[in-house]
Amino acid sequence: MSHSFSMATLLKFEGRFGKHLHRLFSNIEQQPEGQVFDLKESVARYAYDVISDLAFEKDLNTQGNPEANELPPIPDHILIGTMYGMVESLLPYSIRIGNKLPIPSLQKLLQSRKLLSQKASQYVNDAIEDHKAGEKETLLDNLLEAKDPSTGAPLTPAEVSSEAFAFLVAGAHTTSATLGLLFYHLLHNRYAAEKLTEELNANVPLYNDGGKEISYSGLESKLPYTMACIKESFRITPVFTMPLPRLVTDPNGVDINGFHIPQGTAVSMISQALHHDPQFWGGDHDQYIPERWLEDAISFNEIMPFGIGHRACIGRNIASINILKVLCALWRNFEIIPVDKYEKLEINSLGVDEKKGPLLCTVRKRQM
Ligand code: HEM
Repeated sequence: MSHSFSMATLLKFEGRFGKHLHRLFSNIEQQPEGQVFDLKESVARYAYDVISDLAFEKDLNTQGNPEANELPPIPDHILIGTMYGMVESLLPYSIRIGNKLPIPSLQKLLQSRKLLSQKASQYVNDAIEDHKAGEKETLLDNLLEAKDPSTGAPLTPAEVSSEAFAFLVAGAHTTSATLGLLFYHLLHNRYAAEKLTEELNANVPLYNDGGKEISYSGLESKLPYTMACIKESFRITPVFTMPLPRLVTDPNGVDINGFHIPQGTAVSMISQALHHDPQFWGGDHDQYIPERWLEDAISFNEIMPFGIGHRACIGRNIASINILKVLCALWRNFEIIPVDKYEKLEINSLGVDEKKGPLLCTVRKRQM
């Protein structure tokens, strides 16, 4: 299935990203000058719409109706998964017991999780009805056409539904939380903001100048400073901060840093610790400095916002396309002004981290 997530496959349906990006752009363009709005909420709606479109072929358009449409409770879903996952050996029991515990907040979480998964399987059933054999134009088409490599059997509707649901849960909140934090850093680091503006002005056309659809191909290599801004945001505030356990399978165990770890042990590395190791990043590891990626030619493999190895994030290319396209479209076309330019960053950590509270801004359209 991983070929469905390759850059080449994803770029074939780049128009799907473009449709939702255009709505994000228009919503922000329509903000009257000086009107305060929450940029974090705007990008969250974009991320939810684009990921659910990719996963279920459903245009939920939460961007189109911000008043009436509540964003679905994906963070609740992640929180409950993290709580249960903390003691994974107790999983079958904790689910059974959890369902019976008379704790209103837990029951509310479980209820919202149930509603979300019911909706997801409804969307998938609709898409299965509309799917034409051989069609491979979307992620869901690819799932419906996928075959088990050993048996040649297709995925069952329940398996398709659970995969598509996993894309939504794993993809929407991670993307929006990453974008929220990226914009926070840029809006609170004047030097980085100025250099980013310079690079984008020189390389990306304004929407008005015929650049409505920013094509992803070739964009990364034209924008080294922009890429450094994104990498530095991933480094300083990775959103996926849960431990990512791996089991030692070698019968002889492994030796890591002078410690012997026997077979059967679960070993975890937490991205936050790796990304803030002062021995590697230096005493200024808690400062947002995109230059460190350029001056020291550090490889992106030194950090692990998407995990590492066989179980690393399958949606990494989708995230990369979304983040770069959103940043280019908004930063190039609007001067974004934070309401509180001295706001201290606080993080909400519910398994997937995000900026606490809104990111209140005003915008002014750039003319050149
Ligand atoms: C900035 C956005 C994202 C971040 C930071 C992120 C991060 C991660 C991380 C750290 C993991 C665990 C990897 C490991 O265990 O080593 C993961 C797994 C996963 N991600 Fe993402 N992700 C993002 C976006 C997406 C998107 C857009 C999708 C799909 C549409 C997606 C789908 C998945 C799936 C299905 C898994 C489970 C893979 C497995 O267990 O084999 N992610 N992600």
